[in-house]
Amino acid sequence: MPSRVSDAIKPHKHVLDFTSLQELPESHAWSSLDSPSSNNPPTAADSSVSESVPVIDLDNPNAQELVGRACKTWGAFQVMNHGIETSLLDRIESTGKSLFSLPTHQKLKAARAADGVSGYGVARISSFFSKLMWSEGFTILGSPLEHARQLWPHDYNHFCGIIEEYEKEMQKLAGRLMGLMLGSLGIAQEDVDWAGPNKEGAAAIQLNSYPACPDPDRAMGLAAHTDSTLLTILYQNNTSGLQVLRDASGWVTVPPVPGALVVNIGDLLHILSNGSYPSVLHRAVVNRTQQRLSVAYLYGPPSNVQISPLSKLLDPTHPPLYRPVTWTEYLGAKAKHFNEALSSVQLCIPRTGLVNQNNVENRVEII
Ligand SMILES: O=C(O)CCC(=O)C(=O)O
Ligand SMILES: [Fe+2]
Repeated sequence: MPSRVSDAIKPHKHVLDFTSLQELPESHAWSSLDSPSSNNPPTAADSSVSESVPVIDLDNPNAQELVGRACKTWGAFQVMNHGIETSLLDRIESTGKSLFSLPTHQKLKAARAADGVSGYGVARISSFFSKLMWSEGFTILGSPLEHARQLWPHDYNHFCGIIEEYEKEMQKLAGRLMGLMLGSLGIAQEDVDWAGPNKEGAAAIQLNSYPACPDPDRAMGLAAHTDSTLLTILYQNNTSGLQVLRDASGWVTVPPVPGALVVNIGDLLHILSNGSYPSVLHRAVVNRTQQRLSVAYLYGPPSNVQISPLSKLLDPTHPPLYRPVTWTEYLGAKAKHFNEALSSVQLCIPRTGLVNQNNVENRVEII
């Protein structure tokens, strides 16, 4: 198991030239237990399931209440009238497509360094699985300039300009969504000092490409995970693939809705809300005919801020369930424990309801 975030990144030799493959290589063939088709529970496309991830119009006067309900029940929702221009979404999609359609040797010039986070490579969670995923990604943390120069020596400004604009707009939307989420918990955004209207959180952008796959039932685009963020805003092109886990219905497809953006609750909001807004387990599946592209805006608090359950949500019958962690520290826990990271920062709640503060370093169970 890797011990640092950067260790969770596979060396670039695992990147495939997907276009040259007629068959699924063994390295990418998931066993029947893990593969998307095994035990496949009903999906939203099945007529037996009427429920689907809520689509919320942010201009609706009841938006805050609808967001709160979606956070509690689904951990995910889609938003309309979010203020991001369609032309910007079109531009990020087309620049993402042009990045992934560069020749492999060119993309590898911008490969993630062994100890880095930014750049081109396989899914960053790959090290936790014995099989590889049917996807490639490009992560942007800070300025993309150096990597863009490697990819497009004569035209790197085009890419950088779009990324800069996208980040600026997403930052605004993420702040607005945080306001709605906190408001729905009965908390004013101004009361959380790092989340006020003029404060800026930290963020990364993850471009994902899922090429058409010769054997989609045995391949995995991106394995099930929760995001280590407060919230993630996801743009998906007009190709299905994203699924969220809903206890009663199993994996439910989040269909692309023209103009909508998907919002996922991440582990840090789970902690902040003391478990009221659980982070959502999600994955991406692939298909035989169409490339799918997604752009995730991974939004978190400033990296040195300690995140802990909001004091207004606590009382003797609702003790804090998680210990305080910074985003950096939590990413370290994720790189070590992956999908067990949340329980690694869970506090021990004795039957009295009091929290054992001594038992915070190790993974503890609620007893
Ligand atoms: O491509 C998708 O739909 C999901 C991407 C995702 O979950 C991620 O980048 O964390
Ligand atoms: Fe994700």
